[in-house]
Amino acid sequence: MAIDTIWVLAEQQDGAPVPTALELLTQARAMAGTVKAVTWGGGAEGLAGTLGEYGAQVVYDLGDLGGKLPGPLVAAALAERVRSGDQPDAIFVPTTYDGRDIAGRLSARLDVPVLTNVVGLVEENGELHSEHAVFGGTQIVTARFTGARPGIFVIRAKSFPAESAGGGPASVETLTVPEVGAVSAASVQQRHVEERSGPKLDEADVVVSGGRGLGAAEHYALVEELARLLHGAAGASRAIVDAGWVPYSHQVGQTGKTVKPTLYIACGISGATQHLVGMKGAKHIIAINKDPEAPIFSVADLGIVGDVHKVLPKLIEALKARS
Ligand SMILES: Cc1cc2nc3c(=O)[nH]c(=O)nc-3n(C[C@H](O)[C@H](O)[C@H](O)COP(=O)(O)OP(=O)(O)OC[C@H]3O[C@@H](n4cnc5c(N)ncnc54)[C@H](O)[C@@H]3O)c2cc1C
Repeated sequence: MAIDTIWVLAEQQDGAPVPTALELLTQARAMAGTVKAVTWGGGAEGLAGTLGEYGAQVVYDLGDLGGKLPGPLVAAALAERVRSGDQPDAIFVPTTYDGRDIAGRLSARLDVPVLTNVVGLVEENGELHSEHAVFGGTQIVTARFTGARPGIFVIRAKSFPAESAGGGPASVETLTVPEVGAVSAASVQQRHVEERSGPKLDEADVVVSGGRGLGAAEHYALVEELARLLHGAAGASRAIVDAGWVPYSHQVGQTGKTVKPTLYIACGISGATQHLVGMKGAKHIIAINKDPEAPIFSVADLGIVGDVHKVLPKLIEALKARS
């Protein structure tokens, strides 16, 4: 393998690596001889099994950060490690809030650029070429680092599948977190976990989304009910998020979440480019819209020209009759 070492930031949530970290480990192990995961927040020994299974040989553990924001501390620890001579060819970072914070700070500390919004990676002659979706996902541009390593790639969720390699647990090595002074003064005081009963929107196998065509906030209940019956998650267009019908966490699209379910059902959504970019990677798309010319039909596998207020209750009734 022409690429020697890749580090993957393996952020954790509720005691498990975030799904994107497993996707990035899967990709890293296909490209490099050595893959190391970097984690923080405590419990690294407990994560080593899963991280090893997906391709990490080593876990760099920064330990419990005492409630401090990870950005400054993780970036400082990794920069110190790189400067000490332990230099990977690339660092893969999931596109999460903390991932982006760490990538920016690490880029500044190491004086190397960072490539963001990566949706694909290929290796050519020992170099990584990253693919980026631009112009609302209508074009893919390719980029590569020409200067000093490591190349920092901030990669979008669902860009690669997460596949277990069946390997044993990774060995855990403790990294020292340096003193960074006032820059690490901010700490997390409280976490708000939004209530939800089904799967997470960006991990769901079925997503049912509603748009302005629903006509009123209370009609979103139809979307939620259909999603529940299909064991899926409920999403939304920005129009109804901006209207205050549903929280921002439901938004699918350029400025919301990117979803890649097996089935996406768009209800009363026109199909603006900024919406399509967040969902057109779905395996199957069903669109319900009363306008036969709506752009959403251009990406739909099955188009239903009809009124959501008539179609959705019928669908719900039929599913209830089957269960
Ligand atoms: C910088 C930027 C970022 C953006 N980011 C996002 C983003 O992340 N996600 C996003 O979604 N949008 C985003 N937008 C907004 C986007 O351009 C559209 O305005 C938005 O997606 C439209 O939402 P909509 O389809 O619900 O509403 P509309 O465009 O108003 O479409 C409503 C649709 O419902 C249909 N309809 C009406 N009544 C019925 C009925 N009874 N039954 C069936 N169909 C019916 C209509 O025919 C129409 O096609 C962004 C815009 C900008 C400028």
